[in-house]
Amino acid sequence: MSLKSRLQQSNILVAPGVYDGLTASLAAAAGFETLYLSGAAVSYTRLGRPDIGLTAVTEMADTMALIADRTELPVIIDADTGFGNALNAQRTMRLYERAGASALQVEDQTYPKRCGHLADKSLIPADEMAGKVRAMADARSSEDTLIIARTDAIAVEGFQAAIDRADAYLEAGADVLFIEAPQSREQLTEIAQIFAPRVPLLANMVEGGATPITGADDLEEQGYSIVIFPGGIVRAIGRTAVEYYESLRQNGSNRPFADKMFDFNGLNDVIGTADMLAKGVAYDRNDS
Ligand SMILES: C[C@](O)(C(=O)O)[C@H](CC(=O)O)C(=O)O
Repeated sequence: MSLKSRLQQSNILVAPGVYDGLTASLAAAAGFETLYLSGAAVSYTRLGRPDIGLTAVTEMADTMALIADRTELPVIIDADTGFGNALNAQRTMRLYERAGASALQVEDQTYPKRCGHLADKSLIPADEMAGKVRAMADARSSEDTLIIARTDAIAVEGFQAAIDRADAYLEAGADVLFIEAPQSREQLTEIAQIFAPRVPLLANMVEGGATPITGADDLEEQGYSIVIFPGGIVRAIGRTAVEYYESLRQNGSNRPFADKMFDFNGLNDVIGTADMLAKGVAYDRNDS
């Protein structure tokens, strides 16, 4: 089912963060319907760097293509600022669409951007961002490719400015609104009261970020249509990696960590090695 059709349903869509073929396939196997290709997660993992606009559009598009090769699930992809002005955003739309994205999330920060939960963000004028949304809509090859307009205004210009900006982006043709980093439950609720009757709304749950962690059921009741958990997988894997390397360095052996990790067969099971090898053999014999 396309993401656009899925958003017609009233139950909330929970989209976990992924950043490569492995995380995409594991999230798909866990039963999620849609994935969120997080710019933060790509920066954390491929670059080993913070989410401050260092990642290139081509690195994101390559990652999108790898994920589309590994799973058929719809993917919402982080387009950051569109990687420049309206013309850059159009190119981003074309590259991401060709790589297999179902929805692009674009935000109104200046370039280079920073994670919505970091301090000292700055914004482009609302009109310029509205133009960027229109430019992306003009560049898409399919109306099924959704534009998720994000405003980072709460921390910069205040709550009311964020509402006004979101209104302008909706007017410009956004399919989904994402008001980044509400600072309280009251703000989360007010956003839903204002926008949920008119447009699908996305909520972002960042462990330790500016927004109180709220579960999917609760957000659904408030009227949200999508909730993303973008960088959580890197925080989970990152912590395990720290413990694994520490244990290996201290012990000079992988045995002490063995019960906290897959062994050779365990990992092959989750990535489907046996099935894939069997398919290859069948093709070799030409009896598939
Ligand atoms: C949604 C987000 O843009 C992302 O890159 O995934 C980040 C999330 C994060 O940094 O954990 C954000 O700016 O909220």
